[in-house]
Amino acid sequence: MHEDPASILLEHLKLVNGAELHGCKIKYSDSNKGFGIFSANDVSDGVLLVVPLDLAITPMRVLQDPLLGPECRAMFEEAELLLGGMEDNIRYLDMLPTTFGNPLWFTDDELLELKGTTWYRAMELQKKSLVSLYDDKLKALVKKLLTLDRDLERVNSLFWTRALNIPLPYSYVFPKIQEDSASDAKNSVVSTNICKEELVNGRDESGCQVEGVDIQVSKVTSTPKQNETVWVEGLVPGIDFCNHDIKAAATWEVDETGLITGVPNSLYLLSAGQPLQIDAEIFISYGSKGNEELFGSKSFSVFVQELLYLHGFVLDDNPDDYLMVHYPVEAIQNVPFADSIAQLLEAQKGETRCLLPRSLLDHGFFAVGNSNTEGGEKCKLDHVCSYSWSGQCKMPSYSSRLVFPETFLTALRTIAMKEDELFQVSLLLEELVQSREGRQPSDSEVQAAVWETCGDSGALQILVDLLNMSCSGQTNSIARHKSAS
Ligand SMILES: C[S@@+](CC[C@H](N)C(=O)[O-])C[C@H]1O[C@@H](n2cnc3c(N)ncnc32)[C@H](O)[C@@H]1O
Repeated sequence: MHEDPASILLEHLKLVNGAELHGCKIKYSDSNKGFGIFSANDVSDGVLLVVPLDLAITPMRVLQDPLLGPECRAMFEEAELLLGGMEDNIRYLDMLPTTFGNPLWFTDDELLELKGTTWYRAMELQKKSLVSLYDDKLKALVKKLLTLDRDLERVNSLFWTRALNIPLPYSYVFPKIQEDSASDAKNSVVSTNICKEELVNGRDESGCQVEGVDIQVSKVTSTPKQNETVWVEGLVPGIDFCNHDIKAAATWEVDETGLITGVPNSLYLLSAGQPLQIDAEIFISYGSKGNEELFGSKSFSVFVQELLYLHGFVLDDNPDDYLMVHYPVEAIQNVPFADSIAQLLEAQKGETRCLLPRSLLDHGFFAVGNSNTEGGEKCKLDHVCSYSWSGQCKMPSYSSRLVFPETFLTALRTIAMKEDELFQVSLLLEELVQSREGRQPSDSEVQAAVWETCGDSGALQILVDLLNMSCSGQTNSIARHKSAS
């Protein structure tokens, strides 16, 4: 393409846009990471790179573009997100990767390995969503701008692998002079609100969808005030060449006044404190992200962004890795007495999946010592709620140390039930109902009857099978493949 892409980019950033490289350079890192930012010389104030915010490609910037603005504004009014490329930035966009490691770019063989997993479904949804976004909203505009095959996928991947969520000063987003023209955009273009939710259904009750599958521009219900910060997602050329590491040596910040960098309204890369070795790569942190795709849900109360799905790479020994252990709901239809099992599951509010920090499983099924992790605490609390049906059955000593949440074990116990156990549980429950004139058992009473009848052995056996599948499973093999390539 170009003889020396890094120096052409630098020239572009410096000459055309006024970026300042103080103590760093952009250089090819390796075939995995592509380009990266490297330390070039000592800087006393720790400021390594300064990029004027005007250079950032944000929704606001697209709206202000004379060529694209009017058409894009119409789309924003319909609350759709768009990444546009302004004339000035065409050169910069040309320098960016043309292929990615995220699932949109998996080969057919890699995809085949994923078939049947939630990953596969996520990917299908994402592709479908991109196609309908294109057909419904972008076709006309894209024809003007994008000419190459797979450009839309590239634009999508470029944005989501490189965008920063930037805390911009209100005065910068809505400068006085443009107050009027910005006011109508103000309520529709402020932050892109993305969350990922249950994939099994594709959409949860709140209407959220998987990241990259459905990108929503959240309407701001209250207008931001003069002294408030407005979070805007955007590409910041230069800073977006920083690769990720959990031990990041640098962070980035906004300098509104110019007191730190000499450039008002700029974004700068700041050394995190320790001296940087000359020629060492300078990493930032993309946040606490696990390797694999995860689906947060209300019940897990977490929304985790993962590296492979979003950024197309994985880290060895990633301390932020979570593991989703999931008994596929479809498989319940194949267990004997599926209808009764399904009824019992509902009656106990059993969960057929759970999300655990991977490190929690370092010592097998049991937490070590007084685990302070969220998962450990949660499972302890859950177990305290368990009790014996007859008062004669003692909770096994391991119960409080199991790392799995009780709602999940409840589901597995139920799924593992055999015919005689089902019969025994229904006898216990019938007795209970009769003894109190027809009042139906509560969920914890059903749980107790199931636990007392079946114990944990069936549930633990299913767990072993699920974990074996998960560890030797399809997503992992893809992750390993990506890590090795
Ligand atoms: C913000 S860009 C960083 C610049 C990029 N390396 C380039 O050549 O343009 C993010 C992308 O860099 C790559 N990347 C970042 N950190 C990485 C890491 N620790 N290991 C492998 N690839 C990484 C991934 O492809 C990711 O999607």
